[in-house]
Amino acid sequence: MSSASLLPPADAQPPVRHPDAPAPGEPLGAHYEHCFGCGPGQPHGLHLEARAGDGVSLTAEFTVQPAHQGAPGLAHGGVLATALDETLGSLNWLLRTIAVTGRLETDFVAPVPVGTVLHLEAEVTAVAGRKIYSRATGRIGGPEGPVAVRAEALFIEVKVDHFTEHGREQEIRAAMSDPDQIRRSRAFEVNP
Ligand SMILES: CCCCCCCCCC(=O)SCCNC(=O)CCNC(=O)[C@H](O)C(C)(C)COP(=O)(O)OP(=O)(O)OC[C@H]1O[C@@H](n2cnc3c(N)ncnc32)[C@H](O)[C@@H]1OP(=O)(O)O
Repeated sequence: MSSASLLPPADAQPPVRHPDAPAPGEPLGAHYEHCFGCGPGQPHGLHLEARAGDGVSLTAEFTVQPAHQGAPGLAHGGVLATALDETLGSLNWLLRTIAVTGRLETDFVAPVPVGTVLHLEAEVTAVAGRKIYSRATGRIGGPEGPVAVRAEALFIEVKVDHFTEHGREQEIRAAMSDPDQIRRSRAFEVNP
């Protein structure tokens, strides 16, 4: 059961897919080279690969590597929460809203062995002012397999200053000087 702060208020609106959002089926790619969730430049990262779905939804896959263990041979719960957080965070690109995780509630339903592909799906359920409500599931044994993890989240819209004020200067400068305009924008999930 989710906590009260994850229940959209009565005046919440359905999410609106941005007209420039990637078409259903299109890969989202990494939003930042060094992101632990999706960046190709993180040797022990999750290398999560997401694809746009219909509406404000997406699917993603992540293969549990030996570096992601908690108990012997099993994925660490925090790593699974990261996979959910990354998948849910990627939804904001479909809204073209810059937002960060405020709250993430996770149910660990079944253990996830090393070598397993976690099939994730996520959707935004409602938006109320700066608050974005979303949920995700992760299945094993195939996209229709049993649910292993589940999450509900509240993302809060922020200004790009959130990153420039709080982030470390050297990484911010490097991300902002990326010659790829889309990647430069997506490092902070900013509308290009
Ligand atoms: C962007 C590129 C990334 C793309 C993909 C990445 C995927 C991964 C995503 C992440 O992991 S993001 C990193 C983890 N998250 C953070 O580091 C966020 C740290 N927290 C903050 O910076 C601030 O707490 C936050 C911006 C979330 C909120 O601070 P604010 O000062 O902007 O908002 P405020 O505290 O006024 O709250 C605004 C509303 O949200 C509500 N709220 C804020 N935090 C909440 C919370 N934790 N739980 C429930 N409600 C919350 C708050 O009650 C309030 O509700 P009302 O408008 O109804 O009064």
